[in-house]
Amino acid sequence: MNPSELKIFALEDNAVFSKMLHYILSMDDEHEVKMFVNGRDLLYALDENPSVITVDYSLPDMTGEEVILKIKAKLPQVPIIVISGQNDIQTAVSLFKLGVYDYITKEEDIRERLLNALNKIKTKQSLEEEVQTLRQELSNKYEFDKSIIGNSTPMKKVFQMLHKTKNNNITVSITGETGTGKEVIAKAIHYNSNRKNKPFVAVNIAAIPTSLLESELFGHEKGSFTGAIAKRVGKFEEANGGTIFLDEIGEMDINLQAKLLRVIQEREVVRIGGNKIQKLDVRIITATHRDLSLRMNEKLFREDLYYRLLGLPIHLPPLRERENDVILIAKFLADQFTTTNGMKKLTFTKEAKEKLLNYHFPGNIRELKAIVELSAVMCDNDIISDTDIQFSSSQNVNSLLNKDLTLKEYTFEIIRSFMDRYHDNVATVAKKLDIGKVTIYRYLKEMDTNS
Ligand SMILES: Nc1ncnc2c1ncn2[C@@H]1O[C@H](COP(=O)(O)OP(=O)(O)OP(=O)(O)O)[C@@H](O)[C@H]1O
Repeated sequence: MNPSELKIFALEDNAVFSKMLHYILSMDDEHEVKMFVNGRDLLYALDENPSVITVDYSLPDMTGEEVILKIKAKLPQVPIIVISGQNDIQTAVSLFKLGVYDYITKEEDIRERLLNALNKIKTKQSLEEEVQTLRQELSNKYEFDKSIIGNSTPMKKVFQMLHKTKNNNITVSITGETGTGKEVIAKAIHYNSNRKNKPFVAVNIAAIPTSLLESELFGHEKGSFTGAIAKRVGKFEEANGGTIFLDEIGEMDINLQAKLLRVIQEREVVRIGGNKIQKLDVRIITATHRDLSLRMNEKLFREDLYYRLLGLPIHLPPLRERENDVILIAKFLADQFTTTNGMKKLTFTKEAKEKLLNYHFPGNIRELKAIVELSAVMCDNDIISDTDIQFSSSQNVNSLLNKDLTLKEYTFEIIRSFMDRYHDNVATVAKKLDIGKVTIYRYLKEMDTNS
């Protein structure tokens, strides 16, 4: 149903008023209106799924309250507007407590008030539909094999683990270097679970100052501390029914870790300065680029919390260990970039692919993304060649240092790189590195025999 269309059921036993009500409700062509004169007939017709129901409070066969409770039991989401003969505050309050959407009295401005209420309902419904559509789109986008590109042996293991998270609420702990896709994995787990229509709330622990983190996570009541000028709902409450993603959990202050442990154990939260206990039904996913067992040995991470959060551990391999996935992901990222920017599809030359395969990617997929996007802009004729692919020098240094080499092997790498840069001119390389030419020759000979 289009959000501007409404299927309205109106319950009104007074013949004159019923006519008038029908007239008002039908003023908009997009309203389909059905009138009822008693509660029983209306309740029978609920299977037809009305989108709004108006109820006259005094009825011949049952009380307005009885009708409302029965409607609520069957169609809890459908808004009910009560139309009453008298303006009685007490009744209005008790009706709102039952979950009635609006209370309108049979007075002069009834037409305006009724149309106003219907417009508000339409806006709410269209927003709800939009949220549903967006959630559906997200959930399609995060299907495991659509959002996580990869065919390599280590990624196949990751996919196997991901499928194990589908039909349960197990806590998941993701580890992996920066930029390996930990957040993408967390979202994919959420949108492939039965919580997918509920919120996914991500909190980056490292990005929030320690002094604010407690209230960010657990919320606070107004006036609970200096600066708490209004109440705040915490991220755990926000995520209720859904998933909370605690990114960079290894950075959490040890004192706050104790509080987090309590919330996880009790599955309930109390806002700072408050006393109302809020029950929680939240799936927890954590991520870190650190080795938490080392943090534990250094007494920077609580052991009990570590085991609480471990759940199903998923390790994301660095990009350099994902074999040919580098090319698959590069193509995927290039397609994503060209589609978003309305450009033609791009292809990579063989040399460009080789250049990517030989690089170390210290920044992993995030770095690959930046490299691909730059090359997409730099290339001509919709073809990305090796000269369009540029690694920044600081990344090269990091990439060199990230390798596990001996000092001698590092020296070989440096000589090789300088020989390339200065076109095999030994005299220049010796001068640049401030060592003798003989030493360079000796290294070159050694490199030759070692290769
Ligand atoms: N397998 C994948 N296929 C395609 N794109 C991916 C994949 N994994 C990650 N990405 C993309 O790489 C970028 C980095 O991913 P993400 O932010 O999830 O990494 P991260 O490990 O959480 O990083 P950090 O540790 O710095 O928070 C994002 O743009 C994401 O969309």
